[in-house]
Amino acid sequence: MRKTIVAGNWKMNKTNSESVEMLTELKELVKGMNNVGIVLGVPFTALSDAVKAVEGSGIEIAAQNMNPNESGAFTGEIAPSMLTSIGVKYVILGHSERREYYKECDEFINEKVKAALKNGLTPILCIGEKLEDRESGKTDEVNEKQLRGGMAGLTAEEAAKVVVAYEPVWAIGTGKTATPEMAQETHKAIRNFLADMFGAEVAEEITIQYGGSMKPANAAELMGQTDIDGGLVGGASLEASSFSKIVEAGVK
Ligand SMILES: O=C(CO)COP(=O)(O)O
Repeated sequence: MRKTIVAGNWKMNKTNSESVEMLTELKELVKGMNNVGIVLGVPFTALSDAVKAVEGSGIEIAAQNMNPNESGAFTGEIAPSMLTSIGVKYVILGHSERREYYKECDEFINEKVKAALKNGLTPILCIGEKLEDRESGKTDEVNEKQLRGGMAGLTAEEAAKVVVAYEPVWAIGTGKTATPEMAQETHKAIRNFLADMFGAEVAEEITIQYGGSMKPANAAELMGQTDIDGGLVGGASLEASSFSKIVEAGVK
């Protein structure tokens, strides 16, 4: 059975000490909440202490980006081994903010997905349509393109290790959530594309998270949908109390 994973994406928020403080609080609040993966995507500067702060709790730490190269002249970048060497287990890749502000394309994201897998990191591959795509009936087309682009060249075995996060761009940070029915419909379409790419059995195993204004008030209904296997939470992951309520909503 596929795993429900609730991940937080702090984006460009929290200093190192603020990160440790929140995680120390969270650790207590989610004690005993088994059956659900808990992941926090923290800024690079807080990764090392974040890993130490959650030790023994079952919470895993994610980076929010990564360079696909092993090392070299890439000023300002972070290599996969730099993450694994300090105990980071996940990496968020292809977030719509990186696609939009840093012009990341599917090919580059695909290189990162491959590099993550090669290094034993679980990639959380973000895909999602913009408002104009949805309004012009292109939702499935856009998601299929980003999915096929991001996962190009993977074997079925590798694909099974990827977590997909469906984040409709119009729902990010806007307070506008896709209705559970709308999200389910798109998640189902994404799973069908995965089945076409890697076979139905593998598609059934892949965790597909929903992201975009997920809050304690709507999390249970969203994650209660057949093809929604957790969440990628922005704003509501910054406070331990709200994030732990979302994790609780994901406990099966
Ligand atoms: O972008 C997101 C997570 O990656 C979602 O952000 P919000 O939950 O703040 O809408």
